[in-house]
Amino acid sequence: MPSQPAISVDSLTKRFGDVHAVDDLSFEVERGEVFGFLGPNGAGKSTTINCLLDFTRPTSGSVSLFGLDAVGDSVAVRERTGSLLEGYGVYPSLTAREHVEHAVAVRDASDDPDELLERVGLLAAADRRAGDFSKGMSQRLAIAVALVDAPDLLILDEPSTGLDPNGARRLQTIVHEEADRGATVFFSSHILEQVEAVADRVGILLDGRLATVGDVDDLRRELGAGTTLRVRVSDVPDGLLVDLRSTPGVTDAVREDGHLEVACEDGRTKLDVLSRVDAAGVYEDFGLREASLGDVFSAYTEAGDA
Ligand SMILES: Nc1ncnc2c1ncn2[C@@H]1O[C@H](COP(=O)(O)OP(=O)(O)OP(=O)(O)O)[C@@H](O)[C@H]1O
Repeated sequence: MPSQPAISVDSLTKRFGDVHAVDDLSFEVERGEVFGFLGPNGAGKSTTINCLLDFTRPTSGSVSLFGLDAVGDSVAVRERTGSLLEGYGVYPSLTAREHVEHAVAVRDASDDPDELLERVGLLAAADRRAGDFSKGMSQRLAIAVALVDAPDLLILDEPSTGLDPNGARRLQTIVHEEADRGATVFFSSHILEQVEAVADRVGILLDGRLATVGDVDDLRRELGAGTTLRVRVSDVPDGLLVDLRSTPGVTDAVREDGHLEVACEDGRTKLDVLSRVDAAGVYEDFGLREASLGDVFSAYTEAGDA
């Protein structure tokens, strides 16, 4: 029998009142895969993750992990999953080591707390009260706790929040190490560069829907330098083109039929553009196109048109 995917999301919808936080979302993550879940603020990443871990119940649709139902089998799911959620709160009076010791005891695991603290670069602060930690130190501690008991699946919501460059590098190493031992890693971010550095595949979430999902190398090529973003929009509100043209990394933005053609210097800029179009409430779809000499020409000649 083929093994079940690590994560299977099937027509997941979650509404909060009038807000469609997640809208008919479907995708799968294979075992052993590192999957980057990318999207701007408010796209629905945390809501999806909360549904994976049964902290939020779907309005409709379903989620299963290793073939286990996220709602009905949530205890079994959590036993196999290490997670780092947004807004992880520390116990102010406990030391870093005590946090990890507690997690090891709760999971009935045999990890050496100091080894985990060493991996996240927090060993020197092992005996300090977590209440005195900086944001980045708390984040490192949360990562150490997520690693307890070598989980089959790591779910990390914006794990690089607050990390300095050294911490971000350590995180990348940890993700590689976890994948090497066979774990599945699912992590969200709103920063393309952080995702593409470690992910095998990436899904881009916009407005609760997957705008695209695919191999990170393909996406990197598509989003790489020299391509033009073609965004289908329902309307072009006043000021949007001006806003896009003043976005750092955008070399030109023009309107063409029901589309915006936006020339961008790099992948980060493209994500920024999608996010701005989305924020204007007119995003429908996007595609990418190699820039031709003609594009370059029209970019220069049409730059004054709105
Ligand atoms: N408990 C809630 N009650 C009402 N609305 C909510 C709730 N949780 C999320 N939302 C809304 O759902 C949408 C998606 O939010 P979500 O936190 O999932 O996005 P996100 O992609 O994780 O964003 P960020 O990168 O800012 O964390 C937003 O419009 C948010 O305001």
